[in-house]
Amino acid sequence: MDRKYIFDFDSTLTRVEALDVLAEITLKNRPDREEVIRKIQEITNLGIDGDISFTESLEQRIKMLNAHRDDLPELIRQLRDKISKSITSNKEFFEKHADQIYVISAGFKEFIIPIVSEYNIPEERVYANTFEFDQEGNIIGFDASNLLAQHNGKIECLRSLDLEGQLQVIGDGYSDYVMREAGIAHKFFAYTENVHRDKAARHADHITPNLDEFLFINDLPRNLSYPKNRIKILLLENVHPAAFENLSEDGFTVELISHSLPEAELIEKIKGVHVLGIRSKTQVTPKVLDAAKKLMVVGAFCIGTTQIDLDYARKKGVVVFNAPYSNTRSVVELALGEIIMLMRSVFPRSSEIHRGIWNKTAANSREIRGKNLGIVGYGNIGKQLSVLAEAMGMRVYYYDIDDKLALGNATRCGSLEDLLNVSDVVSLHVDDNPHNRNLIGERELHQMRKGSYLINLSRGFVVDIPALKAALESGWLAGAAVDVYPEEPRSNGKFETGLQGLENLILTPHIGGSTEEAQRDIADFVPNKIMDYINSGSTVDAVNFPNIRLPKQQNAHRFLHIHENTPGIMAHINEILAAYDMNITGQYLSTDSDVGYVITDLDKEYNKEVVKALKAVEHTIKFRVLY
Ligand SMILES: NC(=O)C1=CN([C@@H]2O[C@H](COP(=O)(O)OP(=O)(O)OC[C@H]3O[C@@H](n4cnc5c(N)ncnc54)[C@H](O)[C@@H]3O)[C@@H](O)[C@H]2O)C=CC1
Ligand SMILES: O=C(O)C(=O)COP(=O)(O)O
Repeated sequence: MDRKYIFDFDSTLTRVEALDVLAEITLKNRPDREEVIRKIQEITNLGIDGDISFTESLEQRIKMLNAHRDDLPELIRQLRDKISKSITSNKEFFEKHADQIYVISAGFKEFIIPIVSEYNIPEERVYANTFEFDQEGNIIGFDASNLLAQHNGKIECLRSLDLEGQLQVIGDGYSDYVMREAGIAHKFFAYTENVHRDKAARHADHITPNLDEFLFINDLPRNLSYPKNRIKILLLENVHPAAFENLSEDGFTVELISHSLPEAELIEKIKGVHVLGIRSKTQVTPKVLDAAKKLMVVGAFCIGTTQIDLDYARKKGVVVFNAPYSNTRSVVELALGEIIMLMRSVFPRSSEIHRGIWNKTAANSREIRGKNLGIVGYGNIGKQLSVLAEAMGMRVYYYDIDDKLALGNATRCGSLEDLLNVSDVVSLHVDDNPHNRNLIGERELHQMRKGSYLINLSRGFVVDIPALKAALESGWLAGAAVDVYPEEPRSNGKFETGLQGLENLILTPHIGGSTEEAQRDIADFVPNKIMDYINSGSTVDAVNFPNIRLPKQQNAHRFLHIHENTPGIMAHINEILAAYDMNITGQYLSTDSDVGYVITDLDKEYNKEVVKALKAVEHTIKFRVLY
């Protein structure tokens, strides 16, 4: 179809309004600069939204600008650095469709022409105003006879061009939309990459958050296979706002929900979602994964991942990432603090004084120095606790089902019972494997020393709660700290546990990893993994998927093929690539027992039918093309 593309300039091709930039330059040394610039911006917006006559807006602004011909080179230099991001990255479109592209702008040719000529748009297809100068070169006005200096001048300008074919207008303002309203243009795309103007967006045939989306809708040459704004990310459970910022900044469409969703609601919500972000509460079950037809990645913004059916996700081609170290230190610091609080009976003394009782006593108050700390689970958290506790003078014992190197002077115990027998404080840091259910029950509690303490910052199901309650009530344990519970609520509010009201028992609402530092770190770590996977296919550090670190593809298309790992499938894929005479520049493969992940980089020119053929390969789970 013969089409013509009519672009606005300010805030569409560039990120800014050029006259605002000019004001910054010319008013540099004026004390009332901020005030004048604010006024100019106000007038600009009134003009763009059609709230005052455009000629009036132009006149007022030029007067306030106080500009000179010699300011223009600096303006052009600055505008060059302020081309819209997705315009810069899609130069190819401007090269291949040069003959169909026009600029109609109420800005000025003096700065538009030099900028757009670099995008193959010649002077004769730029329709804009021109400045008037006095003899000294001061800008004193504009050519008022130009159609574009008049209210709704774009309508008359486009009409007078008498262009053939379908006319598509791309702009951020209502003054661009009017060409469509007047029936001269056929489509109006509200361009919101730099500014979202409600009045324009409300009337648009399409809202296009960047040029990628516009090119995608029109099936035009583009730099990105799939516009990122079409990738929907759902972040649950109050993940740190920086995660939202990181992902939105990269162009994705992100929705935040502060709590976790129950299965039925998640099944509904996940249907159009490509990336799901959760913390420890949200259960990603097979039913959820079956409903998640578009899901590519789950990001666990925490350490634990058993809330996700990892095997099922893998079989569905859904890659899972977590943040294995971001909150380690936070948990360790809380454990250490609690050891001290428990051994000094700080909480009973504190609640007494809150009730008006002064009870200065050394009874049941001991230093941690020289006491035996038993760590169950000598992983990242357990080891870090080992180092810090030892630095504070504790004697560290540990028990792990795997062979683990003892750090510092820590002593390895051959069995859980040995560890429980020897410890003054036992701190649990096993992983969230379901086999650890009731790891500490009545028997184990009685294997602990009388008068010792228990800390559980791992998972609620690891400790038998009624047995713990009994051990505290009978005085067998002198105290405990519990951060995690077999059943935890989905959002903040009411909560009950059988442990409430017991003496020398610290209860916290699963906040071991909830520090600003940890959450901030997670908000960088997990989004980076997600973006790496979506943007390049890399699965480094995925917890349920063959790990591949991929080089950046340069000037190539990348085929990402996830398949069931059955004999002969790679041969089949390569037969197809050979049959279509593909020029392969790189191929990477990683497999595990049931899933294979093969990435093929290709020269850009190829027969697009090959994509259909690859998708049709038996045992294919997911396939996508990336460029
Ligand atoms: N309270 C909170 O907010 C947080 C809780 N966590 C919990 O802490 C757990 C531990 O975290 P990391 O140290 O990073 O995990 P990790 O995987 O590095 O270490 C866990 C260790 O426990 C060992 N282990 C597992 N089962 C065992 C058993 N039955 N007996 C003895 N050792 C056993 C494993 O071999 C491993 O060495 C997480 O899985 C998570 O459940 C993690 C972060 C925050
Ligand atoms: O990291 C973990 O596994 C935790 O238990 C912390 O979970 P959260 O992010 O607080 O829901």
